[in-house]
Amino acid sequence: MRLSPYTVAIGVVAAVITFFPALTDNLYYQNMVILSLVFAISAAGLNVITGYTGYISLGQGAFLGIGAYVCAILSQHVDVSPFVWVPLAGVVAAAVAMLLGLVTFRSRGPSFVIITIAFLFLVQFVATNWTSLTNGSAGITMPLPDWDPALGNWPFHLALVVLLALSLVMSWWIRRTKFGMGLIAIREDEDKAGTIGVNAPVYKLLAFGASALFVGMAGAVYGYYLTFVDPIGMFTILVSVQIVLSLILGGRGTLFGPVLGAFIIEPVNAVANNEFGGGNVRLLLFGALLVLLVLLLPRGILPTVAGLPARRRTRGTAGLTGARLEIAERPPPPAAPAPSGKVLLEVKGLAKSFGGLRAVDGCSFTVPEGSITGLIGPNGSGKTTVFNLIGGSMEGDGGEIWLDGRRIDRLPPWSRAHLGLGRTFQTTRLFNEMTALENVVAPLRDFSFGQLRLDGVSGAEAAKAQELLDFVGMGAYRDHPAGQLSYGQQKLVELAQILVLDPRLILLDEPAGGINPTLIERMGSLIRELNADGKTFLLVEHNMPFVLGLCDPIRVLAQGRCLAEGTPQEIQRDPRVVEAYLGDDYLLESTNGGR
Ligand SMILES: Nc1ncnc2c1ncn2[C@@H]1O[C@H](COP(=O)(O)OP(=O)(O)OP(=O)(O)O)[C@@H](O)[C@H]1O
Repeated sequence: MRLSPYTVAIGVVAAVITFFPALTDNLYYQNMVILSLVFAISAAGLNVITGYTGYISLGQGAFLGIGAYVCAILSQHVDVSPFVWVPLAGVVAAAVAMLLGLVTFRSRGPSFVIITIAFLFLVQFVATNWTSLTNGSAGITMPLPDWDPALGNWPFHLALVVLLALSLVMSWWIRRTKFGMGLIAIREDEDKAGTIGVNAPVYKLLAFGASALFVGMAGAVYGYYLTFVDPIGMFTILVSVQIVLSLILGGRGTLFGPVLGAFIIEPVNAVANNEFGGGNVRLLLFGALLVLLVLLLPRGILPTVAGLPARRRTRGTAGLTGARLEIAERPPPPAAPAPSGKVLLEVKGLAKSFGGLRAVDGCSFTVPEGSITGLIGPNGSGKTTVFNLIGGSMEGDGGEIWLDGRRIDRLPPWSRAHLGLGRTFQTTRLFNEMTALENVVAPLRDFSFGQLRLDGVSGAEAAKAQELLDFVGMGAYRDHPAGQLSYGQQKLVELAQILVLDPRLILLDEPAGGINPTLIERMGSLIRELNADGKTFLLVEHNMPFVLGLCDPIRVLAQGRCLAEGTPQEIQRDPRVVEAYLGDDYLLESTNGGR
């Protein structure tokens, strides 16, 4: 078996780190490596919530402190080795992290960052003021290690090496499972993730727990190593900043980036501490480093280095835009089965205002099962808002939505997806950093713990995804990152993506918008073929020949209400529709047979 230079390099670095105390007796360097290990574990944990899930936390240091305190408090009362408390410290930290996840359930972006800082200060406040438990600002002194002094730092060092290895295994495991894919989907576009079935609250909660588990354990070992914990030392924001810096420097979302970052930042921090007096100098150093990183190396070291060969290869080429689709000759779709006469979707009195603007104003219409129903209307008449309300990515002010006899307007988007609702967006919203195939396997059925161990892309699901990509003509592009595909190609992949959950009703928002005539034709025949296969469509589109040739019935929206409905022929002749949307020229053209 031949090992790649990358594997050999990692093996050598791992061996050097593991046996570092054997390489030098110098306690200064041993301490530096021990602290680097603590920060590497913390950054690897943060990677789960920040790198994979996209939530930047400045409270990660709190979990180190919580772990250290759990160990310190228990050591005061039970006379056993403090190492015994390490697993429990991890569980407590994970439980607190999940609690934080619950509280921050609805916050994103900067407000999430601020809440995590507030959380850190809150934990520090509790540690300072709950004196009966924590001994307040005086802190807790832990027992000195009782092992043979000849062993020196070995037990601490090895315990941290094991914890780092475990946290990397967890990180790797998460990334390759359906759970990890769900987290990446949340990072890339949380609203979109909801519409393809990803139950974001549950996923985020589990990610929070996972991100703190080994950090709490490392905190316990760290506290024992210091033999002293106090609120100032344990919950300073500098620790959290250093963890974030380590992650950003090494590379968010990569397996080894957090370790690399931690082993660079901690020695820099130690030098600043020793040579320049610590304290404010560290603040200055961290601030400057953060600015430089964001400006010069926003993706971090590992992703930048990994991207270099690819960039060299693609320099000067046009990328994938304009590449030919595999449009195989397909037999004409069989005739659609006769409509069942059943109503699949019913919206009643739907309303949504933005400030003083009534975007949707008492809108009611139905979509018969087995139909390709068109939803047309002038710009700003509320079509996309109606789609957002039906899909659940927006909450309405009133009205009801019924899918196959079940009221769904109070359900979250992922539950609607699980009930058989699929939607595409006016401007396609694929997960750009995933490949086309990963995008198609990203949709998730109801949450189950099995998703924590199922491979992200494998087995029957991967085969089905490939089949769907072939169906839309994108099979050859399965391994291309979605962000590199042309707009039309992305539309086709997005169609394949929603088909994977086998939806009964498909909402298409401008499927023919912004794509070339060949693709428009292709899109039309795919819709017909799927319709013949039993899928019902509700379709928003401005391309009138496309709508009139494909849809029956058609609903017309104007000023947020359903103005008219009927067959394409009835709609074209309806004077209210002509006046509000189609215009006299259109009527003239169509009656002259000019279309
Ligand atoms: N998030 C929002 N905040 C404020 N106003 C909004 C928002 N979304 C939509 N609107 C407004 O609501 C009205 C309806 O918009 P909507 O996008 O639903 O119309 P549409 O019929 O889909 O238009 P188009 O055909 O141009 O896509 C518009 O006046 C729009 O500016």
